[in-house]
Amino acid sequence: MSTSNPPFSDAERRGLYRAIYERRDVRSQFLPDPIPPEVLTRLLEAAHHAPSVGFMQPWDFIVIESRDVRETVLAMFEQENQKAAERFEGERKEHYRSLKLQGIMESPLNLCITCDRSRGGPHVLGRNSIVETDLFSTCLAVQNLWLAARVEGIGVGWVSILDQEQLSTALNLPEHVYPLAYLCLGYVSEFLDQPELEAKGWRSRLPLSELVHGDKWGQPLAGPWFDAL
Ligand SMILES: Cc1cc2c(cc1C)N(C[C@H](O)[C@H](O)[C@H](O)COP(=O)(O)O)c1[nH]c(=O)[nH]c(=O)c1N2
Repeated sequence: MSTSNPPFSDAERRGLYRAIYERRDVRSQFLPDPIPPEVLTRLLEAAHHAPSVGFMQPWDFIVIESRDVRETVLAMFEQENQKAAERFEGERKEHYRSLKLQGIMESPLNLCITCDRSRGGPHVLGRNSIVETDLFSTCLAVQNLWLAARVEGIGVGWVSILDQEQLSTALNLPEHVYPLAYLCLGYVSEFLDQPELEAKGWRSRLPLSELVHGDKWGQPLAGPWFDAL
């Protein structure tokens, strides 16, 4: 271990796990207070320090304040959300319709994190066999930002009920740039104790013990590993 990087203290370690467990997807609790530029810079730096295939760093960050752009995106959401509701029937459909699934106008800032699929040229180290690794890398940037936002007291909501092509057009993206994550950001009145979808009875967290397999899919995990779960 490098002497310039001492081990994490217990408090620091607890802080990281706390951020992981208490991070929430936020859409209903946004406050209008603006995010100071230095705070946004910290969030973007956190995102920019995510791992990326071949150190490709395929992300760009589109900081959206304009009400016009946000209204356009909201209209796109409404259209797609209508279609999504049609996938369900009866009570489930009514339940779906009752869920709030975006905070585009209430949040003071929207952020689109994109993936430039051509960055680094045609041969990116590590991306030869699995071409989607640029997208995976960009997801990690999103998660870094999400966790950093949590410790800053800022909520983040991911809105994916959007048509990718319409979104690309609205944001003037070049052909080779993919709009990976459309996010709503802002300080919040509260962070819920559990996912909003769980609190509203849509779906619960699965038990970890059902998701861990030994050696091959479907094989139970043996011995102390299993007991510890
Ligand atoms: C790729 C992706 C896409 C979306 C989401 C997440 C991710 C990872 N989530 C948030 C999602 O519902 C939420 O993460 C889970 O319900 C778990 O809640 P917590 O994030 O733990 O609060 C989300 N939420 C929402 O209200 N509208 C949406 O369109 C989406 N889309």
